[in-house]
Amino acid sequence: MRLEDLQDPAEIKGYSKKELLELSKDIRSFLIERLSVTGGHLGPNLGVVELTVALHYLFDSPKDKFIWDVGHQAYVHKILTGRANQFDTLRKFKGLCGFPKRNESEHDVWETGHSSTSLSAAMGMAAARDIKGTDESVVAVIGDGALTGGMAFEALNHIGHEQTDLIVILNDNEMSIAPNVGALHSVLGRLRTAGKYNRAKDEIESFIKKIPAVGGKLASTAEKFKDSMKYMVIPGVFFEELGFTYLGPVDGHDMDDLMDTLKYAKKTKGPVLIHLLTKKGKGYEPAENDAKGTWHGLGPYKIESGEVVTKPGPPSYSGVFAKTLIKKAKADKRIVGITAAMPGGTKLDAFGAEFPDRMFDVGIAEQHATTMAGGMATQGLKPVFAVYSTFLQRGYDQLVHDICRQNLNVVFAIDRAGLVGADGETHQGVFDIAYLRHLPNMTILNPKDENELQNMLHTALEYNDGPIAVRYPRGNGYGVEMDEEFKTLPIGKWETLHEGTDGCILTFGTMIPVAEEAVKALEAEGLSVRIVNANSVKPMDVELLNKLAEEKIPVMTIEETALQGGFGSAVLEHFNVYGYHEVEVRRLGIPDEYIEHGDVPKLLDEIGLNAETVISQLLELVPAKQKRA
Ligand SMILES: Cc1ncc(C[n+]2csc(CCOP(=O)(O)OP(=O)(O)O)c2C)c(N)n1
Ligand SMILES: CC(=O)[C@@H](O)[C@H](O)COP(=O)(O)O
Ligand SMILES: [Mg+2]
Repeated sequence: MRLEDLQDPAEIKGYSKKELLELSKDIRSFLIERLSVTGGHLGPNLGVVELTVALHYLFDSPKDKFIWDVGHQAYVHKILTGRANQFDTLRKFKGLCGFPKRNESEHDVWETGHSSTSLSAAMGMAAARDIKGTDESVVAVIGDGALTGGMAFEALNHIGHEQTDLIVILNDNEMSIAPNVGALHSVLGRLRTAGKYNRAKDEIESFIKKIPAVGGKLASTAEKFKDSMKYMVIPGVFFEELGFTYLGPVDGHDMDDLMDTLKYAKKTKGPVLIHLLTKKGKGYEPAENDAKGTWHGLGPYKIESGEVVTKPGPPSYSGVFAKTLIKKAKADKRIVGITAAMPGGTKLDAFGAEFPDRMFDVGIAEQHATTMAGGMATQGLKPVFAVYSTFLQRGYDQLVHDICRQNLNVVFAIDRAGLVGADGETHQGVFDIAYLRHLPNMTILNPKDENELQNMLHTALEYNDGPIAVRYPRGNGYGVEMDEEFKTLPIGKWETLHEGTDGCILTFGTMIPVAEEAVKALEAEGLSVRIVNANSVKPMDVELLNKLAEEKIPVMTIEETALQGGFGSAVLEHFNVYGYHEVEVRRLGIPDEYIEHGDVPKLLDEIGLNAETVISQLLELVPAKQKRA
């Protein structure tokens, strides 16, 4: 059968073991082939093929609930639930989402993207089931990386206490995006190498066979054998002590073992944790042998050679960040780097290679990373937490309570600021200005290009007056000339890039080229519009703003961030506070909605964050000013 013809997971329930294995093989080939064109999270999905097939074979989705932690490994689930025919649109605008999506299928019962939420969601669903008196199973699939996140521990603690019936499948492939880290990883390592499950199973089987009177019968009776699975329980392990029945370790690519264990878990009262051992990238050599995390999530690649298709281009912002940090750290021993499981994405791995003792990968623990940076700052270090804008959302209270309140010298290198594209709603880095701007003591900088980034990072590392964030986008710079010597930039002073008298655009970062395009077109219409690089988002350039108001120049703000609470709002607040109630202000930015997945230029067009809108808005704005004059 073609995978595209599979409409309902119930269709595989009548499959023989051989057919289930063939199905798994077909799914692997499908993933390798389709993702070579679209890109996507290949490694994580190749690792859960048998697991997902077994889950859909044994449980009844959507009645039974599957919750996929992070959700980047839900492609197989999508294939089995009637969406194989949409894979050519994967992560494209209006196409199949790369994560579970409730409006995409009734089988997607919980949306994810950020890690470590699955156990809490599962507990919520199981509690609701028990209150309603229904009987569905609730199954959370969480990776060893996601298990390092604080939320997962909070949920384990609560579930173990409540003794709620639910199944946690711990998919242990020893990898986060990069190799997994932490003491828990060592705990899992000890369980992994204990090999208890297989040995216990073999022992039980041979033991039963040796019982003369009933032995043969027992061993051949599957139901009875399943009961003997209770011997797999290893007393005293970490999860047992938290109140879970621990089953494992189980070979996650062995269909028989998987089926036996899942059947047993389904019958077991109280919370069960199945410790599954899998291989990330299973079935595709380049992905299996990937120690760096390249095949975790990637763009198109060549199947035969395993070559990842890359376009030559200017250096990436992350790369410039890392290079600058290394250069600065050579001269300043106080500088330390922190990542929350994103050494590759943030390029902090390069810093770690130079300064292994000054680099901390804390696991998926943004809250801990933030507060730990604060602790370091109190002791005179210069911590730099390199973190994606979207993931720093996790550290909000720590920013408010620990960092800003104590006015600690921590540098936040906020990567993936702005729209990120294919990952979509859960990953767009559009809220950080709004969640940072209102915090007392916080400074926020945003470079217009990679050269300004290196100078800004230098400035931030020289700054000793409290927390400072430098935010920059995903992807490459423009190939601008790089200063040989770093320059210290004046904080709170903006840069006029283009003179003009009829109107003024205040903008920063990725929106500067948009402003430039618009202003050029407007010049042809006889309008003279100023462009200001408002690179110091907080503090703003008070003098410049007041001068604009005095000159009665209409102002347009453009930002690739949420309008609510964003930079434009700050400009409005400024004029309000200073009593300039007559200034005409238009704001362009991300509207009050979640922005879905797709190519960034396409998304920007969709929300009108482009030169066309700037032109039409300015044409409206400027005559209004002229009329008043
Ligand atoms: C809060 C948060 N921080 C960081 C990430 C980035 N991230 C996505 S997947 C991943 C690794 C997950 O590892 P694991 O759970 O073991 O899954 P695997 O990819 O190994 O299957 C990380 C760090 C995220 N999604 N959410
Ligand atoms: C699922 C997840 O959170 C990461 O894998 C993310 O997709 C990485 O994004 P970048 O490609 O921007 O590093
Ligand atoms: Mg993992």
